[in-house]
Amino acid sequence: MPTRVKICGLTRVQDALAASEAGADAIGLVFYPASPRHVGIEQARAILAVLPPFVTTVGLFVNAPAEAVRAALAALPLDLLQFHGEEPPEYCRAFGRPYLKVVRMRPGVNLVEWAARFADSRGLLLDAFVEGTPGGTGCRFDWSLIPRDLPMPIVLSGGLDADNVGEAIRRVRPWAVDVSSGVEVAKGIKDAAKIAAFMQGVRNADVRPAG
Ligand SMILES: O=C(O)c1ccccc1N[C@@H]1O[C@H](COP(=O)(O)O)[C@@H](O)[C@H]1O
Repeated sequence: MPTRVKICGLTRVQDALAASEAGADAIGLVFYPASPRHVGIEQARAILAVLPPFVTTVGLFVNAPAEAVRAALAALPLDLLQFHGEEPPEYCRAFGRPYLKVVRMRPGVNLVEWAARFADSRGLLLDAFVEGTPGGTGCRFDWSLIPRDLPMPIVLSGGLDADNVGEAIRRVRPWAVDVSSGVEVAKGIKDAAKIAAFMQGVRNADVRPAG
């Protein structure tokens, strides 16, 4: 199976075009007001409007009031929700949409328990735990914390870039990889060449998997 790719934290129409032209499977929009990559509804609408068919659109929220999630869903064609905070399962499933639950990885995290607790999620997105910052940090975590036999798709995230994504795929064998900082020239400003290099790194790993 080819490794799916999500490019997250887009704030500009041209970056959505660069991601889709490079072959990204999904793009993510950050609806977390404290993020430098935060987008409002109108900005999000403009970005989503240029996407071709079959690119999954993901809305990222961090401990958001339910009303804010509902407002985004009512206004925008979002395919999938990404909950990047401490949202409990009942909250995540209350919107009646497919969702990914984020686990911020550090020693002691039990992913088997997370998978059981969020059994109706479409997968677990694994990001690095950084005190005081919920995500988009550009930090990696120790991939050996991920067990091999989890019962749901894993989206690997946290400090990925064109140079390390091949090793990440060969070691973890995730369903998908997710990148934000690693394809940027500044926070929220993506770079078409970095996106293309990241996609190439994924494709190279897919054709030369570890033995
Ligand atoms: O991008 C942000 O600013 C952000 C804010 C709050 C929660 C998550 C955020 N980003 C997501 O974090 C992961 C890892 O990002 P990175 O590649 O390490 O920069 C990814 O899903 C981002 O979209």
